[in-house]
Amino acid sequence: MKPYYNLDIPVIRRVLIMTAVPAEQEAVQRGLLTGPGEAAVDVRLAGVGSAAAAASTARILATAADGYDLVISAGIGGGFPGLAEIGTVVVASAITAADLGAETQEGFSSVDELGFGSSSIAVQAELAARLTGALQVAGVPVQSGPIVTVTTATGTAATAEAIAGRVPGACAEAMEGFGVATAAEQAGLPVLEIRGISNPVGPRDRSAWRIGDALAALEAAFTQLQEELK
Ligand SMILES: O=C(O)c1cccc(C(=O)CC[C@H]2O[C@@H](n3cnc4c(=O)[nH]cnc43)[C@H](O)[C@@H]2O)c1
Repeated sequence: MKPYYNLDIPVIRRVLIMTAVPAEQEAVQRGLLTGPGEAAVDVRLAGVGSAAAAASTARILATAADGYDLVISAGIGGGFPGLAEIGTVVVASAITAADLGAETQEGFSSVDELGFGSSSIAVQAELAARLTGALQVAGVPVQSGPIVTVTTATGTAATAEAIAGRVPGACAEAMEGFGVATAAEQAGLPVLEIRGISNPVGPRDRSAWRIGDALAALEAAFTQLQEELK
């Protein structure tokens, strides 16, 4: 197996991709099926939510016989209106827990402000930029920006506005990224998050979710990632 070399990107021989549910896992696998890649890739189930995602990612990393060089949180997600539309791809520029902190009389305080650590984890920036550029060249609509992780999916305009205020430039919202990224960070591994957008972040309207479009976008993103890892 030929390793992937770039001065700014670590050698990537084995990749672990975590999705919340089987439909997302299958979309990622379809994307990877389009051609032989050089990296060995495992697509595993994380469960829904940051806690399940952190625990399952940590367990898989701890018991992997050959280890991994890169961890990816992947699936569908909500897109912030005007920044990430339904059926597009968002590649995270940072992975931020948007509701990890405390409410105060003055408003929300993050764990950073409370002095309990960081609510944001950096991604492997060179690979994220390279993937974003490759998707653009391939004609896949893509945005790069912070993806927020929430415990409760946003269902009102007020919460969407509050999160956008807390995390400037937030493009997308999902429920597992920070958990997967925490496990990767503690294992000393680089991380990415990639989302296909299924719905707008805002007033809840489940009938407006376009899961097929989001899964198709996710599939396209992983076809391209496979090319980038050659
Ligand atoms: O019903 C289906 O066929 C189906 C297929 C694939 C995925 C689902 C999910 O409901 C996945 C839940 C998963 O999606 C993320 N997500 C999507 N939109 C949002 C959002 O607006 N806010 C937060 N999370 C969102 C999240 O990561 C969930 O784990 C259903």
